[in-house]
Amino acid sequence: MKVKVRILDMYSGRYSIFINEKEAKKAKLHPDDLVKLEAGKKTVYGSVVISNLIKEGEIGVSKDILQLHNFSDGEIVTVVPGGTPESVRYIKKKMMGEKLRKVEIDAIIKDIVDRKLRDIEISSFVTSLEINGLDMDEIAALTIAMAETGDMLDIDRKPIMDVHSIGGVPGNKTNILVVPIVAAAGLTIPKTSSRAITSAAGTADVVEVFAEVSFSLDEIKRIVEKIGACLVWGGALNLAPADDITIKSERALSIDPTGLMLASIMSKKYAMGSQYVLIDIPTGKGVKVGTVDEARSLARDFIELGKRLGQYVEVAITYGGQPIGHTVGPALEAREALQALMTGKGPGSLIEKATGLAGILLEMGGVAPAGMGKKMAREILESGKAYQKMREIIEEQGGNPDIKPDDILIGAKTYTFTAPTSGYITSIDNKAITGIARAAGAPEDKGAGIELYVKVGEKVKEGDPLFTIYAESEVRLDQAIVFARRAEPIRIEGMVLQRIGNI
Ligand SMILES: O=P(O)(O)OC[C@H]1O[C@H](OP(=O)(O)O)[C@H](O)[C@@H]1O
Ligand SMILES: Nc1ccnc(=O)[nH]1
Repeated sequence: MKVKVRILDMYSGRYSIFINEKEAKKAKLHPDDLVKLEAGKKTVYGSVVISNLIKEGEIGVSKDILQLHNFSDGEIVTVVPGGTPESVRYIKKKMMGEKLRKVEIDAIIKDIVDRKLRDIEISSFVTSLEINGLDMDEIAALTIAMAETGDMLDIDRKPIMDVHSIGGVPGNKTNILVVPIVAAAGLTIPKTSSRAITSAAGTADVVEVFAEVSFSLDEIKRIVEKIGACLVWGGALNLAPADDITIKSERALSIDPTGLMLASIMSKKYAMGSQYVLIDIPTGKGVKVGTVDEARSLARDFIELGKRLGQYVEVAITYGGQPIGHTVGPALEAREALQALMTGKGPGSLIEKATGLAGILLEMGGVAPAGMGKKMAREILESGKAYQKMREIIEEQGGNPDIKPDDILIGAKTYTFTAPTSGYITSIDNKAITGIARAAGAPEDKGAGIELYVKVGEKVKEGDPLFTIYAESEVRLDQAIVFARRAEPIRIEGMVLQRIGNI
């Protein structure tokens, strides 16, 4: 079918092709069918939306499609049914629990990147990985396929260090301190981050509060070769492009299948050319990894995968039993991270974790003697050298290097929960904290989130403030309050936990 293109001034978050009802009937096309647009040598895939707002002889393309190819209004293109990609059969193999061959994994990832697979098929693939998992051969094939379907960066400044958390713990702004500490020591660390997957703020969401995070590979190469570091969003680059597409499904389902997580992280590290990689595995109740034994098993997988990719990997198993620092949510976390960099001081959990991870990287990079890395990292932080490096990163990434924590806007709608009884804080529920912050609007609403006034082990009196919810609208604040009342994220107990009698 040859038709004229009409550019529609709209984004739908999907690759939609709008077709007139009569045209669709003639072409035997139905809603959500896959279609292929052919314009010269360029082929683009999209999903059918039937609409009589579009005339016969035309098709409407949303601005999402223009991200794939810059069609011009009035251009003549050919539309043909896209059929069902062979990779759908391979997804069903994994749904049945079968092992996938490399060629099948390559086909799935290529069809994801070429947008030949629709949201429903991608979500089915992600769900099948959650249920049936992947072995190391499949994970290695997936990692390389994800990296090689995108661009690869070649940075001259060697050695190239990298750090990445598997995430899952609220308030994990740690690497926003680690990166400038390591770079201030003269090492090269081109950090890529994803946006939130299961948390209320991914590192890319937090950094975006005070700097740009979307850059081309050439821009990143320029920044990193100039100042030795960056803090950017992996999804903006054509780095492992399948990663950000599958993350959208993970975020919707709030899951992060282990095999896909390994490939998601290491494909970005591989594409960046990172030679020495430190992986942070937060461990504890309410995060992705519950026990140290599980963490050690996952650590072995990361190290094995690194060997297959030619990368040296070390793993830090870190405490993840409660939020890191006192803030959860992009703007609140940005404030806390900036304050810690400016003063060298901050919540013990944040400073301890950041200097611990940075210290390991300084030792891996050969600039600190064995066992002295953490001390060196703390000196770099407390001396202000890390803050100076962060100013360089912010400036090179288009932000205001003079930004102060109070310049960062946070939600104006607030509500504070207080202690219903006196006692000791015996637990803070990570998942509940994340749920409250997301109900308040994070990470999409940058100013939404939570500020904690207590941590596990501290003593409170009845009426003491426990946490404040921040939101950018009354509606979101009310939703978060209802969620918090139901979830009761903070447990307060006395020394007498229970009284048992007459049983
Ligand atoms: O906590 P959730 O959202 O599941 O995981 C996603 C977060 O974990 C990683 O953190 P970092 O970039 O290494 O600091 C990702 O980049 C992302 O920010
Ligand atoms: N699945 C993932 C978890 C954390 N970071 C990533 O980039 N991907």
